[in-house]
Amino acid sequence: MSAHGNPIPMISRKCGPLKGTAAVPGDKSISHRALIFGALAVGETKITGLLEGEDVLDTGKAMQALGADVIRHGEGAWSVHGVGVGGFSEPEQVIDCGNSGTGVRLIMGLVSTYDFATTFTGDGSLRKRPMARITDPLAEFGATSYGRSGGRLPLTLVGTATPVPVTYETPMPSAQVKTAVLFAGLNTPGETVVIEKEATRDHTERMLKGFGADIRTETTPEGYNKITLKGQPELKPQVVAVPRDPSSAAFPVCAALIVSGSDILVPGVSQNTTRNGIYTTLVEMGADITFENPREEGGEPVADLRVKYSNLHGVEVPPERAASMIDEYPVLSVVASFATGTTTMRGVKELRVKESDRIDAMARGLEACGVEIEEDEDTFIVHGRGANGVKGGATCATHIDHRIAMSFLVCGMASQDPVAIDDGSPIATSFPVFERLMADLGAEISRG
Ligand SMILES: O=C(O)C1=C[C@@H](OP(=O)(O)O)[C@@H](O)[C@H](O)C1
Ligand SMILES: C=C(OP(=O)(O)O)C(=O)O
Repeated sequence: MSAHGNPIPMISRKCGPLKGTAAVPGDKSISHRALIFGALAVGETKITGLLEGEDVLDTGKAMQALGADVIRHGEGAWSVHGVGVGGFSEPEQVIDCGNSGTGVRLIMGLVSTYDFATTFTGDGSLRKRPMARITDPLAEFGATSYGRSGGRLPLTLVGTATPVPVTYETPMPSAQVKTAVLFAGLNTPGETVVIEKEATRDHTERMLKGFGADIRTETTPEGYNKITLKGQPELKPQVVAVPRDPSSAAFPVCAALIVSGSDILVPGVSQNTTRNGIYTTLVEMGADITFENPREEGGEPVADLRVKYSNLHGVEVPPERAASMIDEYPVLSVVASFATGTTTMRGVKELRVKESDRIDAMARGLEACGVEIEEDEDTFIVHGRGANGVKGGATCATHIDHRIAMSFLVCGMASQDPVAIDDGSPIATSFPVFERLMADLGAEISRG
């Protein structure tokens, strides 16, 4: 497999109690969308708290390549001069989305209803990921795609000059698929409709409304979400304050729960019900988390989390919760290893098509650390070894996957022997300050 960059081997050792405040960076999903909606609005959108991870920076470059002006003013402070819906021009270069499934899939939706061709590529992880889930619905609008076998990158998408509106039921719970269809609908006359059986993160709908689009969500008699978007809106530039990322927050939270004596504060964690499944699950496992100072930040409900080391027990995670915590299963499987009893995660097959096959990556690494695992295509079961029962002492393969890398580093903070990873470089895609933030809390992570 071709690498993401120069590999950075890392090692994490058992540490003393974690203490202090973990102010994690901006939300990745909202950051991608802030740049994209800024590019689609007429005039200047101002953004604060933008996540400056590689994934988001690649989306910024893509918006620039499509004709928007994307400018950095200082840490997290950016502005985008947008070209308006319908105003993109054909990029002169291949769009390289690096490691980012969100970036490539959302941008494919965007360009599919323009009279030009766009070629996409990505790193060794992204080039393995399925794109037919995006190009299939885009074909219904009239776009054509030429990818490698299985619809994989590099892929050229030839947009249509005469898009027709589509009603599309997403075959899997995926905010990326939902959003790609809605983005195709933005430059299409008439109403585009997406039906999703299970709710997925709703940032696209919330932010589109905030930028002035005519979009509404109804519940069908079967209990599904039906999202209707009126095409060709004039989007108005906004001031966007990106809230902190609940998926990044899960790493210090989970670390504090398993490192004896820890007591940390994690400010501004989203309580959006399409994102907070991990916190519900941790509380069910017996986690000592208090949700202080509930309020709204950047249009999202948030709270400050006080998290203390806890005696945890295994739980059954209901499959209908999966979409609201899809990126958090790797670190949950680490926490489950330090709990007593069994944690069963069902309905999780989407984990197999993320940056890596996350069930396989976590299962093999945890087994090497002395944890018993069971799995099938859609199920991941961890037999917990209790607070001090995880041996560690392994070098785990991260497969160009930031969440796998950070999860095993969290594991090493509480296991008997250190846990090493072969490559921590992908951490910079979503959480570039992870090492410093965890060190400030008291973690002992070193390179080499
Ligand atoms: O829309 C988004 O911003 C995202 C959607 C999720 O992917 P899927 O839609 O493929 O589940 C998630 O895993 C990803 O990190 C971000
Ligand atoms: C799945 C993830 O991201 P993406 O699909 O954007 O690569 C993630 O961040 O865990």
